[in-house]
Amino acid sequence: MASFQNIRRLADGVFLVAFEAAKRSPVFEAARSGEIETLVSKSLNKVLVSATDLAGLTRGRSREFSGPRAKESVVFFSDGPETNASASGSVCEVIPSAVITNQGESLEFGKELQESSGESELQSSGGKTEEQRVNVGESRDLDAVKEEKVVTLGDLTNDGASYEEKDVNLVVSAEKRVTDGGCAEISAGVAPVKRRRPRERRVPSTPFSRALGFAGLGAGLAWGTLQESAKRLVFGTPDLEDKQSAISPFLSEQNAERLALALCRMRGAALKLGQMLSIQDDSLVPKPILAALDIVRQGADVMPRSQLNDVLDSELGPNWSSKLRSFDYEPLAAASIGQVHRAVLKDGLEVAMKIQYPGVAESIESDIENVRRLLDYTNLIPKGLFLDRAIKVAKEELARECDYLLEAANQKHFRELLANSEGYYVPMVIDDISSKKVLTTELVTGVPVDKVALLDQETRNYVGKKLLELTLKELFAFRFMQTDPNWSNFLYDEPTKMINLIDFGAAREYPQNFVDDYLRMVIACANSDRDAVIEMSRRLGFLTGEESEVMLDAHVQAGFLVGLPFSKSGGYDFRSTNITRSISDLGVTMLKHRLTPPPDEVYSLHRKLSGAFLACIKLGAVVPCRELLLDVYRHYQFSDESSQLASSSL
Ligand SMILES: Nc1ncnc2c1ncn2[C@@H]1O[C@H](COP(=O)(O)OP(=O)(O)OP(=O)(O)O)[C@@H](O)[C@H]1O
Repeated sequence: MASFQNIRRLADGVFLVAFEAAKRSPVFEAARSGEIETLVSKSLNKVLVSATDLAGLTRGRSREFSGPRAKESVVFFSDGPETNASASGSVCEVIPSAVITNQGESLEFGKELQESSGESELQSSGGKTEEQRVNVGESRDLDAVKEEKVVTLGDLTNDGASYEEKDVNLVVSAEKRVTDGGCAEISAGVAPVKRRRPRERRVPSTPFSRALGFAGLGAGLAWGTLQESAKRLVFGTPDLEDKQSAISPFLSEQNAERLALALCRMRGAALKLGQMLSIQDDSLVPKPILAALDIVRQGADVMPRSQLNDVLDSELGPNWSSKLRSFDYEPLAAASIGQVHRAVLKDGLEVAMKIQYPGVAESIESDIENVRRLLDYTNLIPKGLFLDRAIKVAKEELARECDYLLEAANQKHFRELLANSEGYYVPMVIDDISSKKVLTTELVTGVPVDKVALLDQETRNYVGKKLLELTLKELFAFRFMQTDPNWSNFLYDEPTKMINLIDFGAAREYPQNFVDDYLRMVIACANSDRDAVIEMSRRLGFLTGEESEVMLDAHVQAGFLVGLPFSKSGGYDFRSTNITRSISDLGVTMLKHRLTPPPDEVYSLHRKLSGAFLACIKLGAVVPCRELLLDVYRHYQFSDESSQLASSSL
């Protein structure tokens, strides 16, 4: 019965999304004013392709290839008169694409990933010459490689799922270490990870095509739920470890993958939300969704060359290539709101050019509303999250992230702030090849945090310590914080022991009085001081003062749990407890009894703080948290006299 209710709810959701899309669409406006022919000829094809594609009802193949995929990707520009690579094609030389690393994964575009033991590399995403890149598979500087094998969804689920098995392009990857003698061995007990080969697809760039994408996704999810419900009727509910998945046929593995692939195609705000969720642990997000979001975290689909050139031409002018020696059309990474390409400046400096997908900045509002509608109708979000406030904050943050000029300013500011801090490096911004939708920065090397987890304990402890130290510094020393804890925003460069920092789109300042009280609260949590936690929580706006004892207890316990790593000197072992799981258990009570949403500053701050903790947990690091906090505290200047409040208890 519950299954049928879920299906009905989904069907309602799909209808609503489609209805909204129709209401807002300029194309339908045109139709209303009589331009039916234009409507049909211009839209029908795209509509059908997008909707069925996103619904997972048609084959997930690239639709924009005009012929066989070109293998050439690096375009060299002449030093002579200004050239325009996109329009005139005045290209000096074209070389075949090398194996390109993308956030630690080796991707050879236009070719299926094969059994590739040793070919793929935990090599960083930057800083190599062309010759070096070609040889990237041979280098072993991080003593670890990945083994990848193409599999179909059927292989993975082993249930003969009908969902376009061969076209999903997922590969299973098992972590593999190189032993001292140079022989590789697969780590025992490492669960296979689904990987996805990027597809080249146009970004749906008009509000109509985007809204339609969501409607298509809704239809696909409804279909998936129907299939799962039917399966459960016949074979019974599977005995699943994950409680939520056992209850809801919506949370099937197929639906989760459908969601992930649609987000990769849509890109923009919806994908960003998915990426944010993907770094949570399974105590907060149902397991199948988390597994699918892990695919999302690996990167989006790739926009085709024509769409890319349109953005470059309109943002930098048709002569943009005159400032470059070369430009690599194969992206280094396809992120949520932009695609990153390697290029070389005239003076030989290697740079990363982040190029924003067209239409995503303009569609933040509608994308998030569409996601909200899907969430509402699938009933996935528990009541009490004060979603409206969270959504308002997310919209504002995303709008800021789409302004690359703002990101450039943030990056330069961080570069100054961290200039004298050992162990961190912020790449330079290249102003004259940057604009609101193109950001060019110095290319840096390193492996993301989740890959550092494969390195030795000493390195993991070091990186964990540096990450936490940076987080505390940002909040309590700079009062200016990069609030996106995505693991690939911290690239650890083993030879120099540097953490290269990228992605400053989400950065914000915190007011002095907020930071004063927040520091007092952290210290109260570290010292398990109940009264001070409650007092500071009221001052910060977490509590109204009218809360029930149950709520106060849950709130204080959650605070103590967060304070646990800071409670004792001598290093906290993040392998010892699962803080996030314990907090999420308390969260259930807090959701029920919470009287007020958290203050606006807190959404991004807590995302960053929990990201830092999750990174340390992922690394299994032992970090001297209390010492780091005390060091920050010793140097802290409170703006008012009540600083004694905290200092007395230290
Ligand atoms: N300066 C750089 N040097 C090396 N690699 C870079 C650089 N800038 C970006 N990259 C690569 O591109 C990826 C995406 O870049 P970035 O995080 O800035 O984009 P984004 O749109 O903000 O992404 P996200 O979706 O992660 O928020 C990075 O994870 C990294 O692999």
